[in-house]
Amino acid sequence: MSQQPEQTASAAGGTPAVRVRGVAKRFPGVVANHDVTFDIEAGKIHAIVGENGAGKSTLMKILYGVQKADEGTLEISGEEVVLSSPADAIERGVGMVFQHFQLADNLTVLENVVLGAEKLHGIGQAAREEIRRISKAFGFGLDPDALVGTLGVGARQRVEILKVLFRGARIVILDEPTAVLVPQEVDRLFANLRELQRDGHTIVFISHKLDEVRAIADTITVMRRGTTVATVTPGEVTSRQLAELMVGSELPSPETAESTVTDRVLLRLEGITVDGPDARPLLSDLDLTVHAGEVVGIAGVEGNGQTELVEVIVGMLPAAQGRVSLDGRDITRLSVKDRRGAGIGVIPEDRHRHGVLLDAPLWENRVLGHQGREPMSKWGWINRRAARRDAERIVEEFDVRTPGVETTARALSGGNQQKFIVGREMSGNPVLLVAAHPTRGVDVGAQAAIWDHIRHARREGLAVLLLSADLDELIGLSDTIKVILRGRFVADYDPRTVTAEQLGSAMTGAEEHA
Ligand SMILES: Nc1ncnc2c1ncn2[C@@H]1O[C@H](COP(=O)(O)OP(=O)(O)OP(=O)(O)O)[C@@H](O)[C@H]1O
Repeated sequence: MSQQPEQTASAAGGTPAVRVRGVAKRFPGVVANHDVTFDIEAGKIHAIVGENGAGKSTLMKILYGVQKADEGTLEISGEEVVLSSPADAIERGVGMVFQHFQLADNLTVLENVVLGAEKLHGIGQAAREEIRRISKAFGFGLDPDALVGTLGVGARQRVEILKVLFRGARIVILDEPTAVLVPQEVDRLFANLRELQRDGHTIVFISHKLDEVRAIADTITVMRRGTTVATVTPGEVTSRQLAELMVGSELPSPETAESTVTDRVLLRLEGITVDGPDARPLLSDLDLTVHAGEVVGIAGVEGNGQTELVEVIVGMLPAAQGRVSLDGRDITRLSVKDRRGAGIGVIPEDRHRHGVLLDAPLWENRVLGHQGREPMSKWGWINRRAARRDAERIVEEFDVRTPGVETTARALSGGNQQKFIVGREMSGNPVLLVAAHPTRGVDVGAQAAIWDHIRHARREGLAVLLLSADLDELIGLSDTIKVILRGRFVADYDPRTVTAEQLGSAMTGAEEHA
């Protein structure tokens, strides 16, 4: 195990694809990167791991010209560069695929890929041929004329990768590429990445899934508190040792949970149907019960009705038919606010849209969605002191890494924002917690903490509806798992016996019934 990253490159010889020396980046009150020194060998798959807020995204943004380093140097293929924009990075052969896809559904693969790069190939036959060539060379299986809106998550991601290859990227950076994929798609992505590698591309990717990292990466760089602390090969470390390098101490062992399911039904959906823009309903005749002390997990490929399911429960989307009851009370016609008041807590899927006000300080975010509830407010007035105090409690209890509660949400890393929302939604004694991807983008330490909080909630007699793309998380936390496909529940599984592969098959419709 090398604590001095320089050794990796010299041992391998050759000019590294990327050489980072002494890079530092500061934001007001925060050192996001300091003394970052490591090499990315050409033609290798190189993973970057680290806790939330360790500085991974900042470093990748520096490599892609989105952020500029305050100190240090960057070399690409042996040449020192200063990247002032993504266009600069692309010119140097560096491409980046973000976690949130930036594709237009109503355009074709060809149009999406060419958009903004028309100068390179035009938008005609030559571009179509080039896309076919790239798609074939790396096993992407993409039809240039397919409408992006008709593609699944895995295929969309391949369009994003194709986009950067089309622009000539030889170094491809991926930000948590597997977070949204089912296991079968992860396998396919890895096969694609290996093809890219065979062709001489260098792949750099951030991930929180340490088993996957060990399966695919040639080299792993660990970041901790803004700096690179080790560069290792998968053979040298177990996932646990890797996690311990990330946090700098030993991790507690996960506990196994006894069943706490009671007879009391806290959430009941009866015949819920939500109409879609075309003839096909978004949700179709859904029945669901969640008891006090029970975690019901929902597995599904993104876009099969999960978002609508959450929205119908929290009151953001009206059902065309059917009934929603909370603890025996019909809440179908209640507003979002009244449903919150009745005891629904929500960890939203899209935290930027529904979870946080990015430019507001954390203490104001503490009040968000909880206005009108004590102790934060009394007789319509926001009690700032109480909000600050409670925000501080959440920061402490949920280990949110921030200089303080006056800091804006924007200045927190993604995982730390998520921890703050989880803390907020667990406050105020909800009877039902709807958790959509509660640990998406959070590191292993924070993940373990959030899992503990969900288990604790369950022990306390809450009903928990858990939606997650992380099948191990669903299996580890749920009392029962339902698979949603095209707006219907198509199978129920016992998490004690089901495998991630079985769930994956049911989710893609390969196996419609359990
Ligand atoms: N634009 C910004 N303004 C202020 N602070 C920032 C900004 N971007 C990042 N930071 C801070 O820099 C530190 C590193 O954040 P970064 O997003 O790089 O971490 P990360 O390792 O990618 O985390 P995660 O796994 O949670 O995405 C964090 O403390 C974060 O709060």
